[in-house]
Amino acid sequence: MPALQVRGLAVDLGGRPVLHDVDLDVDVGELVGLVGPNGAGKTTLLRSVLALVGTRSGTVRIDGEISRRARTQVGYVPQRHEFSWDFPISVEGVVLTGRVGTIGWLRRAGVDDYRAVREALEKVRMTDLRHRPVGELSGGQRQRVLVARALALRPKLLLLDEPFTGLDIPTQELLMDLFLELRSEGQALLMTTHDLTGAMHTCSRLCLINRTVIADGPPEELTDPQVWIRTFGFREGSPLLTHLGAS
Ligand SMILES: Nc1ncnc2c1ncn2[C@@H]1O[C@H](COP(=O)(O)OP(=O)(O)OP(=O)(O)O)[C@@H](O)[C@H]1O
Repeated sequence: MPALQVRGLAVDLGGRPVLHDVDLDVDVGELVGLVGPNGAGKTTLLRSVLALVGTRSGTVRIDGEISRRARTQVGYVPQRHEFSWDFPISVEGVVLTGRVGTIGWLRRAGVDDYRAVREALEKVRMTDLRHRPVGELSGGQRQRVLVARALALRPKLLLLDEPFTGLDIPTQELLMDLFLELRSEGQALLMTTHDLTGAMHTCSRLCLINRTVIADGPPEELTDPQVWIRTFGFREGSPLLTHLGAS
């Protein structure tokens, strides 16, 4: 069983179809890049995996289990601006909130919860800053806190929504090294990104999406310009196609 299996997924929002006939697998140890233009339905697909939106048809399974019963198996890293950074809470406190799904609201955090938090902070190399209020962190540090919060759940699948947006190149590289390290340890990762060049270089597979999956394969095999044109609406002969190795 793959870590994530999506079959025949269709989602309507506000009475309009947003996704249809989506099939997608993410295996253990894979970093899959979900790429497509604005409004393609990438975030909606992530929200479907988290069972946060209703589906018209199709199935989403996490490690073989229907997604709404497997919420605690999925770590979600939202876009940075979706988090309230002015809340007076430390790095460690934010990461501990990642355990709420397993602790429950009424029980106190236990030894295993604090161990999971410590391990997650070590993984993203934020142990030294664990007592720092999150409002005092840089953009790159904030992104690492959100990754640690998701990892504290020890998830089967990690979902990342545009993790590189607004970060400088060295910080992007640091995060990408972290994702590659997680992948080599057997973590399954699904990441949306608008950084096509970065995705081509680092993802094991790319899923090109525009309301449905247009193409899915290792980056080096996505050489047909038509799939890029159909996904992004690039014009024929666009230098971007040459840049992507698909001219
Ligand atoms: N709550 C909603 N109600 C109605 N339509 C919605 C809702 N949320 C999103 N949509 C529509 O669904 C479509 C897909 O949106 P989505 O945010 O999934 O795209 P995206 O690929 O993540 O885009 P971006 O790259 O801009 O983040 C868009 O046309 C959007 O307007």
